Amino acid sequence: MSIAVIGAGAFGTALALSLAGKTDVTLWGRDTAWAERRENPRLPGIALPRSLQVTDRLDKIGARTILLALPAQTLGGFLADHAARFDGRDLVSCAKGIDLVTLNGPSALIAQACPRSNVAVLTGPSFAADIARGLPTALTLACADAATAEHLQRDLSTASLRLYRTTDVAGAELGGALKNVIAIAAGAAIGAGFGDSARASIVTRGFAEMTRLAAALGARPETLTGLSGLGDLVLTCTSDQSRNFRYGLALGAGDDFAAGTTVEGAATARAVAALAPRLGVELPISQLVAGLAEGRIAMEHALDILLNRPLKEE
Ligand SMILES: NC(=O)C1=CN([C@@H]2O[C@H](COP(=O)(O)OP(=O)(O)OC[C@H]3O[C@@H](n4cnc5c(N)ncnc54)[C@H](O)[C@@H]3O)[C@@H](O)[C@H]2O)C=CC1
Ligand SMILES: O=C(CO)COP(=O)(O)O
Repeated sequence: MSIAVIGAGAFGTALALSLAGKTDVTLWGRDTAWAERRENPRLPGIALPRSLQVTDRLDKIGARTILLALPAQTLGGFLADHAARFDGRDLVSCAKGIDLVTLNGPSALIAQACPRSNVAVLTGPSFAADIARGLPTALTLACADAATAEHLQRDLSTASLRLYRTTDVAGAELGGALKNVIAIAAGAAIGAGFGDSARASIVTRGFAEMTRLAAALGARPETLTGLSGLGDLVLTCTSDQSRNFRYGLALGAGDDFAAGTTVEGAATARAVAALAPRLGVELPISQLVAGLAEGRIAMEHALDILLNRPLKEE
């Protein structure tokens, strides 16, 4: 068995490192100048073993199983250029977002570009640094084809990475994408000084939004209560390790935020805001995050917008 990981950011590198203890792994990045030092600046302080092959040449990628760990908004462009190379192999999406151009999730983009491939999703509560350090982590592996789900679950589990499987690709993928939007709102509440009680309300009402939207897009509600939905929502809304949460903190506090940081929830909020009226679902927190991210709504009006909504049953 051999595995390739496309995308040498924090997550791709952490997954490649974890799997390299078990099998032959090649990590592809567009910029691998760091490879000789065996330390990726996106994952500082983590030494990469010599057994992990790092390349910037896609023609070196021969593995049957490919993990795609690029940011969601870059995946469409990457596939437009390179999909033919991968069609027919097992392709595992590791991105957590909704594409702003098509309003599709990464797995649908991949399936359209690579129609002969089995497409799976790897998602769930996991910071790249935790995986890279070998800390215990549980994830969800979703694939509509049950046999492929089983073999990918086996192939991608390691001593510290425990995978659960499901055939609900939409549910698993949407949980991972939508929790980033809610994490921005949770961060903004903390950054603005609204307190932990406000954060708990946002997490809970945000989870209701996630479940509503996912159901409207064909997901099974129980998938949202699993690792990929509730599990990742809890992690991301409560940890300073989360870039989405930290971006929210900065929005709430009126601080600058480091440009170039991958914050999937900002674009995904805008995608969700575009989907909501089409699907006839109300998503006030996500729509507020879209407005904040676009600069259409000022933070000082955010609370009024949420609190002045009509009173209703829970
Ligand atoms: N970092 C984490 O803890 C986790 C990240 N994820 C997901 O993994 C995905 C990737 O995130 P990270 O690795 O954290 O991001 P990152 O910001 O660490 O790295 C992104 C990488 O993608 C590369 N890249 C960007 N556009 C590209 C293109 N057009 N072609 C080739 N390479 C390109 C960049 O050079 C960089 O190496 C996101 O969807 C994120 O939500 C999922 C779980 C955990
Ligand atoms: O997806 C993640 C944890 O499961 C990583 O979250 P951030 O992208 O917010 O850092």
